[in-house]
Amino acid sequence: MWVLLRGGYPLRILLPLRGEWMGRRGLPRSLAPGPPRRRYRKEALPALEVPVLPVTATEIRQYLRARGIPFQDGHSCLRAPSPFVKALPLKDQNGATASFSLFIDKTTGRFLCMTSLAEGSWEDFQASVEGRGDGAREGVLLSEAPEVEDSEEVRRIWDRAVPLWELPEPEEAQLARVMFGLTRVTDDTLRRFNVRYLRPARSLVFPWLSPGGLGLRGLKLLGAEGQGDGVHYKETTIPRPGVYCNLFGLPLISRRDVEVVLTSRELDSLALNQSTGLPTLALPRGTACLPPALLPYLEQFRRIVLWLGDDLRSWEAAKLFARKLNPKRCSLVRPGDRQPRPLEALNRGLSLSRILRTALPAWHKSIVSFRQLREEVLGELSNVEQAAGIRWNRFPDLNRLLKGHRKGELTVFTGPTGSGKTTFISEYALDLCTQGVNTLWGSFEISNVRLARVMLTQFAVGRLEEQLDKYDEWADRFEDLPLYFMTFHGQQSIRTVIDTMQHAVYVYDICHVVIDNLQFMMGHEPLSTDRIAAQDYIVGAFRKFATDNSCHVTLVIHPRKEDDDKELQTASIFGSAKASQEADNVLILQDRKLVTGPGKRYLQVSKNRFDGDVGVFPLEFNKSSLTFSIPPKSKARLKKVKDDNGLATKKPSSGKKGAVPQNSETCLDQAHQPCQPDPSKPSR
Ligand SMILES: Nc1ncnc2c1ncn2[C@@H]1O[C@H](COP(=O)(O)OP(=O)(O)OP(=O)(O)O)[C@@H](O)[C@H]1O
Repeated sequence: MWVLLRGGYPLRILLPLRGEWMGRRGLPRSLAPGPPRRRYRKEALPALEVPVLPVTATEIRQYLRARGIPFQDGHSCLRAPSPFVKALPLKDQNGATASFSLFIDKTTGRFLCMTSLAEGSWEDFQASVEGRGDGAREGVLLSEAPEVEDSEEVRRIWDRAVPLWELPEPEEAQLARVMFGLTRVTDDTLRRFNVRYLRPARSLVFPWLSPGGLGLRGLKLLGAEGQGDGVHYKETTIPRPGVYCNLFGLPLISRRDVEVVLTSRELDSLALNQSTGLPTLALPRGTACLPPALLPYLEQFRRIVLWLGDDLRSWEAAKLFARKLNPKRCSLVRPGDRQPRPLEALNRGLSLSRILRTALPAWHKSIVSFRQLREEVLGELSNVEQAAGIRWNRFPDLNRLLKGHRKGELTVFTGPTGSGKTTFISEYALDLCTQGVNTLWGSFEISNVRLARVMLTQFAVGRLEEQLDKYDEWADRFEDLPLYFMTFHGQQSIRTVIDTMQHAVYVYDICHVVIDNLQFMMGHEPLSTDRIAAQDYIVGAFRKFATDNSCHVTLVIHPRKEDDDKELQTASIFGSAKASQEADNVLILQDRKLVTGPGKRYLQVSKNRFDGDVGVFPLEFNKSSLTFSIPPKSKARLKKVKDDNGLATKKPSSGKKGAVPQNSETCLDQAHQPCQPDPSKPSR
């Protein structure tokens, strides 16, 4: 579901339609892939493993030189002749750019051959060059076709979809245009971009075409539904979001194009291209991420304008993506009242070319004047709510105190041993992750399997042990969360951990890293001033990482040993005062009851750099769902949380539209019934 929430649409996404005709992925049953199928995936959880010594651009260059492979230095990649194209000799020294079809990512060493579409790691490339590649491995590298089951489904949907102007009823076509805001987009534009309409699902269909525009690799369906005064949009991709890597509009790009405008939605690209004539591309997952696998396709452009949307989140994303693309060639369109997203600009009769001319260079030196900052400050002042960050769905009291979760901050979290720190922080991070915050977990104490089990229980708001038949449904949806785990366990060096975090920010656009806990980076030194200095160094490294990468870091730190009957304070955090000084927020899980309020624990916000509000609120632990947000007997509250998370379900037995969730009231009762997943949700 995460991709839907982060699709860059200004409105909240609807729960899936619940009509009888909806199947998995929200597609009509006649088009859905039939009975639920399981796909074998090597890693059930996206785990992050980076080589102990990540390759550097210098090493890649040295290797290529040593092997006599010619190369060109690009914006984010090196370009070389491809060893995967048999017809072209490796040592084609005449430098013809067309033959340099291999792109090697300068940051990760991953490669992509544009001709054969072979791709792989730096080690794979070296093995191929040195003739060490075994046939089977090479077969894997060269397999470009999507899995058969998907390609059949893609073809079936595509064949059923029709161009808008071929709809038999003009009223239906007009209604679709109004729903998608396409009244000013011409048939010619829709034809050029190959956009179709799927009548049974009332969705636009955007194709993912292979380079060259011949094969069909996937689809994105965009459904729209009126609600109140607005329209709610819902995206579904095939294949699933994690592997949907379409740069929509690519077949229309010519080799000679040197400038492009990147948008976060296909509809924006249509509007832009129609009114400016400029080449435009839409990112596959909106403002959520820019997968490095797409960078080779953007290498040819000397100038890239990012016009991602009309809110602060889009602006933040544009700045992050520009770093990856090389800021020196990027300009950014700042969101503003007179600078809405492209489709809206077109519909409001604004000049899109004029807005593009206002784009600001992404690159500036380390010293800036207020002149360069004034627009940013204005942006924050006029969007106070967005500047306060993402609000928790499950913890309204945290919103009251902290206002939200902001990028680039460091949160230090402490509490007595065994008080439930990991359990709480897991739910706190999960809440944000379900709202599209790309999250990386470093759990050094408990294994990823145990952690994921806790999170899955919290996600399902109930125990799954007794209803294992529901496991796959929940696990499928959990798997689509933008959630990654470091594979470390036990003591690790801070350098390795920071390198892994850096890699994850680049590859997965991580915006929140949780480290549980700092003590695992301190080695086994005895308690001494050295140990305190080591902790200060580590806290400083996380602080710097958060700031440099615009990434929130939540760091769990054990408290120093104190009297059991004393409450913890900021000064109780182990080490010197550095941790609390460097932190933007300090949260303490107090292992005692508040005089007023339920529960046996409370959470204290004892530092809040954003606006200074500090305070406490009670936490009531629910043993069956392992949550702190849902008091054991508060049915009304539970229902609200589940609804907010889009977890409301229909009674399997009732078969009626909009049936009341079966377990919203029973999943936390004494019988510990697990919750029912929503069968009509897109679940991969
Ligand atoms: N408020 C609570 N009441 C009772 N049990 C709890 C509570 N919070 C967590 N637990 C349970 O206590 C156990 C330990 O919780 P958890 O690992 O979250 O604590 P911790 O503070 O992170 O521990 P450590 O200090 O070892 O890192 C878990 O089994 C968890 O389900």
